[in-house]
Amino acid sequence: MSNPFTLLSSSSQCAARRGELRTLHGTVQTPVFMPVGTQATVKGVTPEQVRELGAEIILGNTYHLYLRPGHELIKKFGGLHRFMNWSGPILTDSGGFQIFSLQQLAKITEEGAAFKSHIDGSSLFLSPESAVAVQEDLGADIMMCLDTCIPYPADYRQAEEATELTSRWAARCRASQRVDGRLLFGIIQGGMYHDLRLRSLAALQEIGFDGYAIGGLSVGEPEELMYEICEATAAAMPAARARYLMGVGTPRNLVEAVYRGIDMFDCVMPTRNARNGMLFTSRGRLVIKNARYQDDPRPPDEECGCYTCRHYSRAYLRHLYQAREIMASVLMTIHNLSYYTGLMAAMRRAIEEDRFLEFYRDFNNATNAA
Ligand SMILES: Cc1ccc(CCc2c3nc[nH]c3cc3c(=O)[nH]c(N)nc23)cc1
Ligand SMILES: [Zn+2]
Repeated sequence: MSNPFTLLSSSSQCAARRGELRTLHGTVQTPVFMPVGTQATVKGVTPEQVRELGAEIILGNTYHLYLRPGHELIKKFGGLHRFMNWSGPILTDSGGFQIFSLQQLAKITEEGAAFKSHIDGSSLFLSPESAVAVQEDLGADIMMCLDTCIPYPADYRQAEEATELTSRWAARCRASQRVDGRLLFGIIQGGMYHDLRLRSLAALQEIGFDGYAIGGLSVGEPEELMYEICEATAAAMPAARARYLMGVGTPRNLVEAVYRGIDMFDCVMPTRNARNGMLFTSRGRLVIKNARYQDDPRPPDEECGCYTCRHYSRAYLRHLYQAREIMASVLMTIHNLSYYTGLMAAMRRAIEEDRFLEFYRDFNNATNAA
């Protein structure tokens, strides 16, 4: 199995690294933020806008697309790339996390996960084999193993049982791959227990994957605990393979995780918060509905070059938001995604120039001062 990840440079000051990940639909520069497109769209923006604001790879979701419109329909239309008119790389999650987080009715057995559709209540089932088959039908460039995401908090025995099941499912995922060229990532579980995290990683490395994800974080645990587990797990992960921290996070989380050696991120925050009128800026967060912006002529972020910041005032965005105009979501999503992709590009440059520690300090000073 050839390694699709190339390590281009490593910081001499910390674990941050610069790399690139080759996929069937193009090469991704890392560290990278991947916008979430759960239902075959990055909510509120077109694929052209997503490309223009600097995103190279987007995420799709097996659980949601399996339920609606169904992976068979998407396959009939030539796969997710054709269906949603996105020609770049797509990573799909396996559905494991969504089954556990979207409903309590899921029943987990050795065979797989039985659950009820949150749309029409019909009974459904995902096994490791069918989760991989659905992702292949969707045409994903990077697929995730079906895993059991351990809730927080969980006792040691519960975490151990779920982690061992995840390892057995991972072997079945790897064995069931049918299509060449697609990448499959293993997902490290283990709850908040370092020994279980290392045991999970060792089991996945024994099977052998194209990249490795840290799962089971950003599930309600304290931020310091997330950093502790991320740091210890990343340090034990193979340096030559891509490292993906699932579901993370705020801008500060991204900087702290890149500092600890993570390459790939996804989070609903930039898109979801935009729709709720919360903007990320180089001076911290900005809640647009606040009356102080009623006649503020400035752009959301005077250091941002995105379409929204080049053409619109905070007063205008506040007006759109208060009037429940669709353009409020569109313009604020463009800005938040531009802020995230801009932050990643700045970190990639800092690592290339071996000055990441200076970047890290400047970022903390700017956002702490806000
Ligand atoms: C479209 C899409 C949405 C969301 C995701 C990531 C969803 C996600 C988590 N989000 C926060 N914490 C998370 C942990 C896990 C996890 O342990 N396993 C899996 N498979 N996914 C996770 C992937 C794709
Ligand atoms: Zn902007």
